[in-house]
Amino acid sequence: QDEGEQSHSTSVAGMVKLLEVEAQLIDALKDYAGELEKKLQAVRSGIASMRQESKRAQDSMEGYLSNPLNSFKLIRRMHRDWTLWQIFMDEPVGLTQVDSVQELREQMPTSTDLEEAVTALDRIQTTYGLTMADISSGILDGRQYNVSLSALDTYAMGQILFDEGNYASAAGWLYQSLVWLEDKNNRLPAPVEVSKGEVQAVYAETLLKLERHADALTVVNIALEGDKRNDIKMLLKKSEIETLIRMGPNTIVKAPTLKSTSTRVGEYERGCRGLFPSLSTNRKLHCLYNSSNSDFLRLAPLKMELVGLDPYMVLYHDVISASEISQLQEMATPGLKRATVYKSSASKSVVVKTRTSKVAWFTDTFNELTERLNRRISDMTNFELLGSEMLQVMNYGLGGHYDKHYDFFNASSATNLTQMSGDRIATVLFYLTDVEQGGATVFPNIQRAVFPQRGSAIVWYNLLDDGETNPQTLHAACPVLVGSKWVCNKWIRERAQLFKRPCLKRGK
Ligand SMILES: O=C(O)CCC(=O)C(=O)O
Ligand SMILES: [Fe+2]
Repeated sequence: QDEGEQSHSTSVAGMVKLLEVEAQLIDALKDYAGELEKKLQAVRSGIASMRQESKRAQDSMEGYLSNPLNSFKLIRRMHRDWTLWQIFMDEPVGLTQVDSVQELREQMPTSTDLEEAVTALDRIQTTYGLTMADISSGILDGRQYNVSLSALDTYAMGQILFDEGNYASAAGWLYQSLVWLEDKNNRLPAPVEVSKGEVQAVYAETLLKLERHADALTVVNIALEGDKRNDIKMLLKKSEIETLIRMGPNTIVKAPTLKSTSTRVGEYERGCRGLFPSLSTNRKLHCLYNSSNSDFLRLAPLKMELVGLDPYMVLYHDVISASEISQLQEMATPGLKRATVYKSSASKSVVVKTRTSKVAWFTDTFNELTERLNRRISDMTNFELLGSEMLQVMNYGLGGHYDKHYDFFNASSATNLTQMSGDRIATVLFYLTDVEQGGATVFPNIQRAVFPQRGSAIVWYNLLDDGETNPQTLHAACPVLVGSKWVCNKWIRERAQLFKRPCLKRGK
């Protein structure tokens, strides 16, 4: 129903279903092969016995036909048997299996899913500054994995990025496709095969969009020596490019829109790549046991690390247990839905490209675990949770990220929602998993990056002491490079803190 609920690539846990569907598809194809084999068997054994008889006849045709029994059999065979053979040949094979595949279609990814997956891989490539060649051969940020992309994979990247107008990236993937197709060991099964000429045509078109006319001409010339020898479209393309080149660069009216493949490395990318100064080297900050926030903590102090003072930010270690984590994941998995972002102009939350993950929400009283976690959050933060938002359990998917944002609402668009409970005074973010590569929470304005560590939690204040929003809290979830990132967060609202932080004064 809702577009966001399917959205296969936006949660690793959600994609597990796809593997099950794929196994069913392979079973259907295997049954299809069985049906084909049965028919082929019947045909081959038919041929064998017919050949035997026809050989005998051909040795001495007249002698054969002078026997009435042979003549009778020939007439009968040709009239009856061959009618039946023709019907048999005409009968379609494996229609049941074709139907099974059709039935599975509704559980299969759509073109939107593929576009999202392409966008995600492109995001990984640009954020971490990886080369297409490395990614294609399974090297992700310096680590070799036992997987590589085929020419079909890289061609799909190129085609879809081309359609989206991202020519610089498209060119890189299309070039890689041609490298792959050059390799004779990379044979593709006939129905999905892609010809070199087809890729060359798209590649030449991409180079033209990038105004690399001479390169485009080279590609067209190579294509004309290969499978596109007599292709009229390719011949026309050649003369078109030659004209472009002859007219020279000054006749190109529009300024080159060359976007370099290596996008500018901003603070956000630096943070994602782990290039911010590490927390431990900052001498002013320190680790301590927090045993003062509440009576509970006096008995069971938590390991707390001060990360920053503006905004005030602390990192708790080992603050949620392995069994609590697996219970949260079990609770969340069946109900994961595409995460949304509150859009003030629409006064509602909507699915956006800038936040790709799936989430499940739990009320404070959902069960004993949510009650326990909420008590712990109160102990950690010394905040009252009345009127705060529900616990969110989130799982990120392929290249899953949450672009730079603030957790507080835009003060100018105060809605009923914000007015009732106030703004989001603080955020508590539990990391439920380690993430093999990528997936940091980055605060680009203060050069802080927190890499997920299973069992830890980060807490920061979104608002200043006087209740004003703090622009230094700008943050983002970097794309997950490798791993299944699970987090649990709590957005704490301000209103109930009246007696916890009585010094708040709203200057508005
Ligand atoms: O997952 C993360 O690292 C950050 C999530 C976040 O910023 C949010 O949910 O508001
Ligand atoms: Fe956030």
